Amino acid sequence: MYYNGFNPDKTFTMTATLSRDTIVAIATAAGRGGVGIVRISGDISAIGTLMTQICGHSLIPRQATYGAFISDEGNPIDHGIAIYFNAPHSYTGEHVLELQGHGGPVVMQLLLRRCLQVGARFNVRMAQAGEFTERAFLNDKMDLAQAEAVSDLIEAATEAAAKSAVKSLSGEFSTKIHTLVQQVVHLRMLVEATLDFPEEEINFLEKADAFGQLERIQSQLATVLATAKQGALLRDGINVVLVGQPNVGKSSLLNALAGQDIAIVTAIAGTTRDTVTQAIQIDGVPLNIIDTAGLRETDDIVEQMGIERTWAAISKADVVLHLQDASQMTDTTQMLLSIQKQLPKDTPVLTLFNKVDLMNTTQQQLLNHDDNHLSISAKTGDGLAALRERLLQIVGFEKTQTDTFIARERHLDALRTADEHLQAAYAHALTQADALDLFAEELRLAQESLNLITGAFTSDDLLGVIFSSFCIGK
Ligand SMILES: Nc1nc2c(c(=O)[nH]1)N(C=O)[C@@H](CNc1ccc(C(=O)N[C@@H](CCC(=O)O)C(=O)O)cc1)CN2
Ligand SMILES: Nc1nc2c(ncn2[C@@H]2O[C@H](COP(=O)(O)OP(=O)(O)OP(=O)(O)O)[C@@H](O)[C@H]2O)c(=O)[nH]1
Ligand SMILES: [Mg+2]
Repeated sequence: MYYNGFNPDKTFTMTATLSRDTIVAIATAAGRGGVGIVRISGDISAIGTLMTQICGHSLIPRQATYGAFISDEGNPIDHGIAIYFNAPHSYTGEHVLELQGHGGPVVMQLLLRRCLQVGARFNVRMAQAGEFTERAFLNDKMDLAQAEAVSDLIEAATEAAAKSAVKSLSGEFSTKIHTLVQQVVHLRMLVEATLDFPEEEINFLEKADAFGQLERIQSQLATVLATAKQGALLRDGINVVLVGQPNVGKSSLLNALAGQDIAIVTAIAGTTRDTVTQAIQIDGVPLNIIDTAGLRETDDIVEQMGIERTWAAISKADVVLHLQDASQMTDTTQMLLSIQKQLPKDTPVLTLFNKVDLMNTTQQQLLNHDDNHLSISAKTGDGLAALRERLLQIVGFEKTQTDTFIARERHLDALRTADEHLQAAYAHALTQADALDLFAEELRLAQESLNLITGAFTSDDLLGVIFSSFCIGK
């Protein structure tokens, strides 16, 4: 029972609109494969006609049927499996027809064209990126965090990332958000009820244990945010840029970390010109290791262009590894300052003393060793395990937290904003015990922010941004 027609679930109206066109796309990856699928979703009249025209007969829902896919001239384009999913029992929640043929690009194009041709009088059109999944979302087959997880699963760069994407796809992340929202709603209800009876306002906070409730929500939100941060690391990975003077061993380190001979290594200073990027993983966290041209003054035009690329890479770094040749130490203070200038404020820079294999133990002990300095040998592999550990530590990845769900920067923003509103609510309650309407408003804003994650409220703009990054056919 809500007071005054207050309905906590309807803080907003849904503005997203559902296109009713019937859409078609090749659902499988471009190129050659054993099987390729053309998928159609939409209106029953269009789908029904496609079935009879292309398969030659109508299909029993959800039953795989083998047969010819027939061209307009009555010849088989391919022999394959057709499946009809009747609405709402399909991926999109609409009527869906799948033509599963042989996975060649030409066969797939022919099938696609045939669908467009038969579907022309029903305005069947090519699907846009992510449009099948967008429909699944708009038809309440999944919420927004789950829809995003579909794309994150497909894009996953590591096994750990895929595992956590499946968790989000199954709704684990969404459930956590729902639990938080429910608790905020509960507290809002109590407050809104009290607002109707001003004489009780003063005692409300104590009676309802508002502070206790708020604290419990805040602590749960902190846990969800911490897990989401891990999930975002698994999804987005980190760009690690190797910089330093020529010949200090950047390319050697890239090769050592990749475990492959990827970049050219020579004793000639100025070997690397183009930036060389290699994807690796450390404990499931995807990393892009970016090897760059050594920084120095040079008249060589090609090398100068390479160095420009180094600066461009530095500006995109999440972590900078600054290498020095420990056996031939030079002053790099000036260079480090320029690098720092190029970096966003708190981008970590770790200095690596390379080639320690060329030094005796006493010399090695003289090297600075703190959180920002490590000794390594790209040649012998010495210190690389410590480097890997340190990299994970720098980006805040906790190996022990293996059971995380995948998340995006967008989700982290929403969680942080919700947290800020809860904090503001707390502050209002502390300072002005009689200003419950401000307290209530902050709770409403916290809920609004949490709702952005699951898409309980979404704008067309946000959906456009999210689904346009999907691949066509998804
Ligand atoms: N051939 C094929 N494989 C695929 C997909 C697809 O669309 N086609 N998927 C596309 O991403 C994924 C699977 N996702 C799917 C999700 C729901 C339904 C579905 O039919 N749902 C119905 C019935 C559910 C049930 O029987 O329990 C429903 O929700 O009502 C199908 C596929 C991966 N594999
Ligand atoms: N002894 C020893 N030699 C190393 C080590 N790392 C690199 N070298 C050698 O140092 C030289 C330069 O290595 P590179 O990896 O090409 O250096 P770089 O920093 O990529 O150089 P540029 O591409 O010119 O900027 C090569 O002869 C490597 O074999 C190391 O840890 N120990
Ligand atoms: Mg190099």
